[in-house]
Amino acid sequence: MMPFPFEISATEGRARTGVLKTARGDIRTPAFMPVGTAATVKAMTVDQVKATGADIILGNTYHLMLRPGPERMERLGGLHKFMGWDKPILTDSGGFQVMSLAGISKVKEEAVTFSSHIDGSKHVLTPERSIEIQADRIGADISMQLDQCVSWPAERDAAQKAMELSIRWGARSKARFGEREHQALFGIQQGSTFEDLRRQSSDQLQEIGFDGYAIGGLAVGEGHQAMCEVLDYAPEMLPADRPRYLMGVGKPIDLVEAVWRGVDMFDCVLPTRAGRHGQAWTWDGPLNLKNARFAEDQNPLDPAIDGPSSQYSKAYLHHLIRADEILGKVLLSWHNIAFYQALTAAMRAAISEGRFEQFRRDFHARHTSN
Ligand SMILES: CN(C)CCSCc1cc(N)cc2c(=O)[nH]c(N)nc12
Repeated sequence: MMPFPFEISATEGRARTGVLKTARGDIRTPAFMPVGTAATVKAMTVDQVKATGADIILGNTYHLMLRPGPERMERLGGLHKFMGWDKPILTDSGGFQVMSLAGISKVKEEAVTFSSHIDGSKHVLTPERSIEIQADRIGADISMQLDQCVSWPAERDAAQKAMELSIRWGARSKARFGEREHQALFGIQQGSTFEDLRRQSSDQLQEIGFDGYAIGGLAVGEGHQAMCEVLDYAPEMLPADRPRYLMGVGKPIDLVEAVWRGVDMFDCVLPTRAGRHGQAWTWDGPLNLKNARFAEDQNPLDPAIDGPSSQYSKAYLHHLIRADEILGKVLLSWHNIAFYQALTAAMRAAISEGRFEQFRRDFHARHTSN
């Protein structure tokens, strides 16, 4: 029995728009999920995140298991109560962050062992422990299977071994998760840039059976073109009636091209991370507000974007970023998340009205990387 109905309301070519109905609220797709790694979307309050229109945010098992710790999180009532976010939360399973953040780590059939990047303490993560942390201690609405993502470029043999291990871990994740009425578990497709490996991964994930399916192993340095070449086939290897989540993606142009190819959900640290460093995303492309050309530019950042953060003058934002003021990080993070929500809302409307192809052409024409 599927806990979360996914209702597709319109399609245009391979693009879809719909609603994923969860116990804590509806997720309008295509959806962008702001990243709340350590129980906070960095530099933003939950009210600001909600004001942008975000229906769901992301958490990270790796960070939360190190601090405040899974059992403490449960004693504090779970992540929703802890951070005051009452809408859906998706958590990543931790393996990806172990490989990208932890100290010494070892991947074995049974488990991933690693030392904390915070204090060097030793930790063990099995598929079962990851699911226990996500679904039972944190209380995620959507949990991710534990997987192994190879870096790019990958040798075929390494990609095949990681994909096959991810399938076995997916089965163990599913066995530990069981059948739940108000929580969902997503599988993760691997296989790097090898079409036959991605096909094997997709077929075996569907035999196990998940509530949604992620496309993993991309946004690992392959670049936009190579990512699109994989997306020319990978999304449609996954069930059409379940959500497809492209992990760790991406720039605005990546979202447009991935939606065009059938992806429904996204997460990326870019809007908040770039915002903290002075980069603002607008319909005309990214602006580096540190640039001296903005020192006396009294125009608002992007009047087309709802919300207070987008109405401040570029001159003021330039000053705040140059002065390394906290408010600069707050306002640009807020604006960028608002822009990503405006972008996904515009794509949902375009697909509903059968004009997404034109939207895509206009976006490419206008959104130049200046
Ligand atoms: C904050 N976010 C970047 C964290 C969630 S997305 C992390 C993430 C990013 C990318 N690019 C690939 C993978 C992948 O293949 N598997 C998993 N489990 N996570 C991944």
